[in-house]
Amino acid sequence: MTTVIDGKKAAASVIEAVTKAAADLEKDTGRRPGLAVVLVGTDPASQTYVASKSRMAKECGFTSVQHTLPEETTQEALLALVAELNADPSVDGVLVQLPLPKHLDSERVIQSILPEKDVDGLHVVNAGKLATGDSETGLVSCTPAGAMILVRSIHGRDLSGLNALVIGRSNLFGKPMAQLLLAANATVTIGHSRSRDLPALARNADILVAAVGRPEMVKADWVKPGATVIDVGINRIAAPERGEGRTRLVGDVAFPECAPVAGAISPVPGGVGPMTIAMLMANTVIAAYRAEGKPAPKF
Ligand SMILES: Nc1nc(=O)c2c([nH]1)NC[C@@H]1CN(c3ccc(C(=O)N[C@@H](CCC(=O)O)C(=O)O)cc3)C=[N+]21
Repeated sequence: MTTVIDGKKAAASVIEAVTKAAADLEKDTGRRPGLAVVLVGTDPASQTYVASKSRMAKECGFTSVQHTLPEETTQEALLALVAELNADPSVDGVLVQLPLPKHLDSERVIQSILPEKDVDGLHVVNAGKLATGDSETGLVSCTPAGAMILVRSIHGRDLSGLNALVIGRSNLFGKPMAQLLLAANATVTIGHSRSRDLPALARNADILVAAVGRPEMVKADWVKPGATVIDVGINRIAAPERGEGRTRLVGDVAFPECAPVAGAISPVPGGVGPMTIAMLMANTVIAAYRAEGKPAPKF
């Protein structure tokens, strides 16, 4: 029988450990972990995500501040806010919600966050530490870190001898995911839009990770029988069967046809998504422990 990987349950157990670590830190130092989330503009999906991040931070016992800036915010004003948060000792983690409005240079904004407060793991220092194997002082990007916990729930920590294919090569996900799989001894291939015969590469994968942003692109005949399939896509598509104008979420994997072939598969929703938010909380508590000069918990 195929295992449907329960991301909500895995996320709840990370959140429980984070909450305990936060309470321990407060007992020890009198200080709570602090997360600052910055949202520019009024994109409804971003508003929903930011609200759930702020809510989850409070549930974990963090101090949580949300900065909502108007669409027409200037680059200078945004950089000034990040500088203020960098300098604020009550703030351990700074997250600038992406995508930013087009007139802003998101790369410059992200790189202006102090690496030790970069709970998204997107600063070049953190990307470099991941690539060179420094997990003691770096922060790992939340979505790959969360996807990796789901992989570990099936295969354990050592992926020796297993072939992994990551479809997608973004700095946000594909590249760090490949690094994490490699660090766990998997044999890693990164596939993308210019790859020759993605389905053939996929059929060779014991661990297939899809992060392309194309609804239900991965079909049943891409999946090696018994493989672990991790779906990182979040696509909102029309769902006329639910009524006029209704939508539903699907991943990058055609779940109904792939599930019977896979050994284990993560659904959308309820798979990687909830893990992303849980790992953001984990990174924030890790940053807070380090800021207090204490050995950080591991998740
Ligand atoms: N700086 C930055 N960091 C991010 O980590 C970041 C970002 N910007 N911009 C947008 C994406 C998207 N993202 C998600 C987080 C949780 C769910 C999640 O919990 N999804 C639920 C369902 C949500 C729903 O129903 O709409 C699930 O998959 O079960 C989804 C997507 C974080 N992102």
